[in-house]
Amino acid sequence: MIVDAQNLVAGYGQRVLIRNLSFSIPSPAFVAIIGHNGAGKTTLFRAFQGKIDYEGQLLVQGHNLRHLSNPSAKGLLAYLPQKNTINFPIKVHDLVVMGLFRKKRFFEHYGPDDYALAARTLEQLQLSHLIDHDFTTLSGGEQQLVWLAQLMLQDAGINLLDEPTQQLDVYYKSKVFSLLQEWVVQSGKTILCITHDLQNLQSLRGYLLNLSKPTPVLEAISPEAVQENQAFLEAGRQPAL
Ligand SMILES: Nc1ncnc2c1ncn2[C@@H]1O[C@H](COP(=O)(O)OP(=O)(O)OP(=O)(O)O)[C@@H](O)[C@H]1O
Repeated sequence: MIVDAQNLVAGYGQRVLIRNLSFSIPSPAFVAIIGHNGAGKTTLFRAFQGKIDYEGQLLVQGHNLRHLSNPSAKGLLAYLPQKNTINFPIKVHDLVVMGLFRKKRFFEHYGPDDYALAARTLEQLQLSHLIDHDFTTLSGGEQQLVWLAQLMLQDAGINLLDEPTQQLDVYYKSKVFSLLQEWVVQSGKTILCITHDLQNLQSLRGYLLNLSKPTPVLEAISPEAVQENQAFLEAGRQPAL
């Protein structure tokens, strides 16, 4: 199993947001995590990162996350947060190349091969024109794409993406989803992607996990499944049990 969540229970104090959630991803896949605002999507990612206490088990590639120190340094997990800010000037390629941190020793410099890899990833995202720009001067959407390039360079097996297309225009939303799909198929990556962009999912292969449903399960993506989930979310929230 690439990811195996068993009887997961998580929340904050008395407030339980994830109730007895179980799901298994047997092979590399794209999984869209959907649900209303406040349904617990980011909370699920916090459990994966060991940032909150939880009951149950989370296994990634056979490792119990509870007993694993620093899974990102081991290349198991990478995380792209919803918001990531930087308030000092840094060139785009200098930020992207840092995605290679786990292949470097402390204080080891990034060399021409590292920068070439960063440049290729930026090219894939059609961002070559920004390579020398100061990151802090980019638009919100451009910054989001640069963080995505950095995450891709981390080359982790399982990637947790929290609304990676939130600030993107319609062209880039569709481009990023196709790129993520390609990444799964060609590089064997598994992607758990929190998103509210349901319409962009229709043509993808993978799964939906709707955390607003009373008993969330992995559902294969199809236009019908996306429409059913869209209608479910549009109908409003279920009262908490
Ligand atoms: N540290 C915390 N302490 C207490 N409550 C919290 C904490 N962090 C989040 N919450 C609450 O838990 C609920 C779920 O938050 P979470 O961020 O998981 O939602 P989400 O499904 O990712 O929502 P969105 O789609 O709006 O990003 C929210 O109501 C939030 O206010």
